Amino acid sequence: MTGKIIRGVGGFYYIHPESAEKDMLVECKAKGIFRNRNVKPLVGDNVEFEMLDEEKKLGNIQEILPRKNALIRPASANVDQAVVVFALSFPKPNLNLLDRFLLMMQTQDIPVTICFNKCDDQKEEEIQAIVSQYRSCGAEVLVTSTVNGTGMDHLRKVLEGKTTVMAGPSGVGKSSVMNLLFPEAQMETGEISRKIKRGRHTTRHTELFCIGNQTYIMDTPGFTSLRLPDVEKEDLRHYYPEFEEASNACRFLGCVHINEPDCGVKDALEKQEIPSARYENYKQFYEELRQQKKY
Ligand SMILES: Nc1nc2c(ncn2[C@@H]2O[C@H](COP(=O)(O)OP(=O)(O)OP(=O)(O)O)[C@@H](O)[C@H]2O)c(=O)[nH]1
Ligand SMILES: [Zn+2]
Repeated sequence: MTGKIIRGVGGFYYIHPESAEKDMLVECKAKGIFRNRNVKPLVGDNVEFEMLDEEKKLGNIQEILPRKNALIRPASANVDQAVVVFALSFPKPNLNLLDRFLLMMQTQDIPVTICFNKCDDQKEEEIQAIVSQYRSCGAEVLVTSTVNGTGMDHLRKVLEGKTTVMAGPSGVGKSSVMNLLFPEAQMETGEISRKIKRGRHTTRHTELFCIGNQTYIMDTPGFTSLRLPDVEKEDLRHYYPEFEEASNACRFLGCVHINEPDCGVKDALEKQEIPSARYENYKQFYEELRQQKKY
């Protein structure tokens, strides 16, 4: 039989069998031959397993099917995309945190959709002031509200049929979004929220929730800070699609767009062709990476 690992705890893996009901889970150990090959099963892995006890739903993983990808953070396999939710109003959007998240996903080659939620209590100019910063960051940008339903159909389409890492600071509306989009998964999303809350004080395990046909959401604890991914400071600029065109005008080939003279990116910044908040965060990340390498 084939299925997907949705949770792994202490050497046990919980498998959702292909085309089984959403709630059906088989508890498996991994005694298969792949253990000799030094591969550790990950949440999100598609596996071949045998049922050992039909009644108690116990089984054994025999084979890990080829992975599309493997993420380090959150530790998982076969993730299609990430949706990161930030509130436009409260909690006030921390764009530095958002840029850290974008970078973390970009370095792992995971497409991101940014969901700016709670647009119902913001003025259009204020929404645009934030959204326009992200117009060419490489991520899709959605403006949503669970109060008046703005953007919800679009978000549903983004999620359907995919495995999505759902992330964002606490209180931005992640559970509300899930409850609105997948009301039949009400129980599970309530659980997501509870687990996130409990998770603040205990070790957490990555976990997938099946919310529809071939549709999985990975809950992640609401974050308040994010470490920068392990990139060379000179490579950081390559994760900013908004610099790409302007950097053709830089005098130096290796220009990192900070202190160099005749820098196309800084010129573009002055002309407001590059969003200033994105650039300021870039500079800060560059400095942070420089400091890290010193020690
Ligand atoms: N005005 C407004 N409030 C919202 C919206 N979506 C959620 N909220 C409110 O924001 C608060 C937090 O919502 P949750 O859905 O619990 O947020 P969360 O991201 O799941 O939070 P954690 O479970 O702490 O990670 C609740 O009081 C919601 O009613 C929205 O679109 N507009
Ligand atoms: Zn430059």
